[in-house]
Amino acid sequence: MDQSADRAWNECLDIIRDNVSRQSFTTWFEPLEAHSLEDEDDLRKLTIQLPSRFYYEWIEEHYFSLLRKTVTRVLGPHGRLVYDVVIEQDDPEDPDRGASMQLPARPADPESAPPPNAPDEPEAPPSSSEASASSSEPSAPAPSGDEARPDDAQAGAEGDEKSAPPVQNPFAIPGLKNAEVDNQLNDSYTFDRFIEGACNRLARSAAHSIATDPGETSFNPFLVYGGVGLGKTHLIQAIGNHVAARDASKTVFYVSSERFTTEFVQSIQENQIGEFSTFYRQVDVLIVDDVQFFGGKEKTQEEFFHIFNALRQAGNQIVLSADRPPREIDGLEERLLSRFQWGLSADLKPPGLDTRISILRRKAEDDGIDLDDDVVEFIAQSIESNIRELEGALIRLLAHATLHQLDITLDLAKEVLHDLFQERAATLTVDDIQRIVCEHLGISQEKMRSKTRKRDVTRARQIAMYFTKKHTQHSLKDIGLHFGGRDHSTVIHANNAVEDRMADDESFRDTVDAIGQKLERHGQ
Ligand SMILES: Nc1ncnc2c1ncn2[C@@H]1O[C@H](COP(=O)(O)OP(=O)(O)OP(=O)(O)O)[C@@H](O)[C@H]1O
Repeated sequence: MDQSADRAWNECLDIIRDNVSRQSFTTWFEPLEAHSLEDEDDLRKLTIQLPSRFYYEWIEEHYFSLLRKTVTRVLGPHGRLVYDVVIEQDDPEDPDRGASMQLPARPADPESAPPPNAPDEPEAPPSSSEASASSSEPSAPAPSGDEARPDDAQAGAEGDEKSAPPVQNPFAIPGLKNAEVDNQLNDSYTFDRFIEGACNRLARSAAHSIATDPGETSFNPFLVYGGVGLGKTHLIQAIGNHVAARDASKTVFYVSSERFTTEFVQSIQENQIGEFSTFYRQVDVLIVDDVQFFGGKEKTQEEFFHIFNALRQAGNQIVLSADRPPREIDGLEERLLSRFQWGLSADLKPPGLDTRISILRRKAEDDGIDLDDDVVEFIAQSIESNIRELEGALIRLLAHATLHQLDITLDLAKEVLHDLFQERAATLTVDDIQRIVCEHLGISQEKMRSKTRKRDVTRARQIAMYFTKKHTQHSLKDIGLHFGGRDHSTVIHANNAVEDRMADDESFRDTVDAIGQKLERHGQ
């Protein structure tokens, strides 16, 4: 073993650990080992071993820029990462089977300076990664894309390039026409890959009409809202991909509200606000993700308000997403809120079992994996309210099977998901659950733990017990003690009462789902 390689790779791992979710780290990075560290010409080459092509493709697709920045930080500007990929023994198609191959990581993208801090905009630039990169102190590489989110627990669907920090304002390139700008869409987010179910039917069908006739329907703006990982980004990007594929003359542009804000701040600092406004006013289909981040950012809202009006007047299509209904977005100006409500707002609900099964089957099919029905059903039954997590579980299972060269069986699925749930359970405490349930239902934690049997308090207590049983490892007896010294039969009763009422009462189910989503955001 090459000790210098080991040391360098361990340093890389320390940085990576801080920039990806725990689950991603355990799945994709922890098992990797360094092979060698060599100086060649001007380069310092760190070779790491990857267990399969599948690993190589996944890592390259999802963590390319994170790895590049990490290696540059550890080895300096001449550092390069090389992958030593073990070719699967049992792939008869592969002429190199049983061997290993060396692949350099992709060449680096040109970097440009990050935006300095905004002196006169009240809100801080949203990307902490940029702030740290602009410091002269050595700093961790920029967490980017989904990895930047602390609540991102999936091992599968994250992409560190999805919303990478802006390297250059597209509008600031002299002579560049909107049509020549990269539309920032992920081309795998298509209607074809978006599985339809009762949970998303209205939103999907409206999205499809808009994609066929952008700007021509009464759904303008079109706002899709819903909880974490339910397909908002996928659906709004599917509109963009559909338009772009049908009519190359149309400018489609996807931007997250965070990136819009950063570029707005940057354009003020660089005296390019005119170019910024002109660019956005000429987009035929403007797609803005996660508009809840506009909340409290007055200047950005004002700029977006004017862009919105100009686009709407010109008959251009505006597509938005948010993690909650627009009226629940804090700090949104009334005039912008009313505009967000002009067209159609459609929500995405957590998918039912059949839809979850269809999604898993489709993902497995796309990856060329043949999965037994019992495995698919087991995963679909275990993960109820977040499609990203559903995908993450599947990917984790595939990665585990590849790494240890095992067949994918029901037992293996149980083992891998058990680990996953244990990791998650470790992050949510009874106190977290009680607090989140109480906040959502507007009662105090003292009341929840008290002896009172008032109906609203009893209901909140039962919901909190239900989630405590679901998300933690506490025994029934232990859970009862956390709720004012009740016994285990009360916990069983609470759990059954919640399940029964969820089956009969749609509005109660929506409340429990909404709390479940909040817990997921916290627990990831
Ligand atoms: N109906 C669906 N059919 C197939 N895949 C889906 C569907 N809905 C979501 N997905 C997949 O689930 C993952 C998460 O979806 P997406 O990122 O669009 O969720 P989101 O609601 O935007 O999440 P967030 O709230 O974190 O922004 C993606 O990989 C997406 O392709």
